[in-house]
Amino acid sequence: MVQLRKVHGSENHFFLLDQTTLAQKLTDPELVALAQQLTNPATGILDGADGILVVDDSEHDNVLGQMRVINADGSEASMCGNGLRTVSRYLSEKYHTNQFKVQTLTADLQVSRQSDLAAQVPAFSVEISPVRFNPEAFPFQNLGDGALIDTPVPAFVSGLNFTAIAVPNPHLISFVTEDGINNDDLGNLGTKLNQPNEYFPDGVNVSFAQILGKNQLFVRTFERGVGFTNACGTGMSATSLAFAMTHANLADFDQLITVYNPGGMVKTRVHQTEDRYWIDLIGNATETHFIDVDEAELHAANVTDATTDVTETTEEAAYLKFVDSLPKVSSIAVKK
Ligand SMILES: N[C@@H](CCC[C@H](N)C(=O)O)C(=O)O
Repeated sequence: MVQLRKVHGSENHFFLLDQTTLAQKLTDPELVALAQQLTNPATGILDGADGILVVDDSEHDNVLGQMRVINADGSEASMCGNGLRTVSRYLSEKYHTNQFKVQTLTADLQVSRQSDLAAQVPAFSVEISPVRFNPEAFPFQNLGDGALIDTPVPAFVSGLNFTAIAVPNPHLISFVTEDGINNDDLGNLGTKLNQPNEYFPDGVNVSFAQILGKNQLFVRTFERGVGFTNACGTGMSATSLAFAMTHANLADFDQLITVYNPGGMVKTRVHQTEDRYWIDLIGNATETHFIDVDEAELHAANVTDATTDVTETTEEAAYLKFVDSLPKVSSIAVKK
């Protein structure tokens, strides 16, 4: 028997698999098949998830472990902010340390345990970087000659300005009114840019943000490889950077920004030095279920109610109590 965990950051749900606990690690095709089977509510368990987080050892010096992110559709993401918080918690408890680095696809990132957000709501801060604006980093095309920053793109949505930031996974951001958060524009644009299209050949995560006040945002994201999500950590981080870059009177570098999302709330802090930007993403790292399963079922992508033994923790009730204590800033319902 091996143990999977169901985890979430701001209700952005994942299954966490530690390859080091297996007799034989899953191959890449097996990971793709497992992500597609397990995260699909119709074929998997526990209402599915937005992806799987694959933990492994790192061969890099001074790095505690490695995280890979497989989206629900089987595509691999270079980064996942909400997922990295839960992987940080897992590694922190496995190795009994509170501050360390985690290897991701393109960078070794600094993470640290923070004060709990509330009773039984553990929190971690994770570094979101490297930050890129050049079209090759996404890639994107047919959107002018260089970076896309606070620019009208009528072909996307008329009347809105867009900013493209890779952190390093690709994000497209627009600041909108409350109606813009609620209407069909985000779903339509996210769907269009994540099918074969002339702008983002590898797809893009699309976030619409409503400015609530000084250093305060509400962010809703349509994720590449997933669709609407309760929260996207890298999306909220990229949006916070776009906020500080394009609304200097309303957002501060190096200060905490509160980012509400359909699944709860995180804090971000955006930094700029002469040669780089980076963002701290701070939020919950919640473990909702432990799932015992035979290793053979993982290799066969056959993780079902019949092949698993599931134990629920008490952390979701604690998290929902924490969310209940937050100001109600949006009517967008949490996706189950
Ligand atoms: N939800 C994640 C981002 C996951 C990856 C994304 N779908 C992509 O393909 O880039 C987050 O919390 O950052």
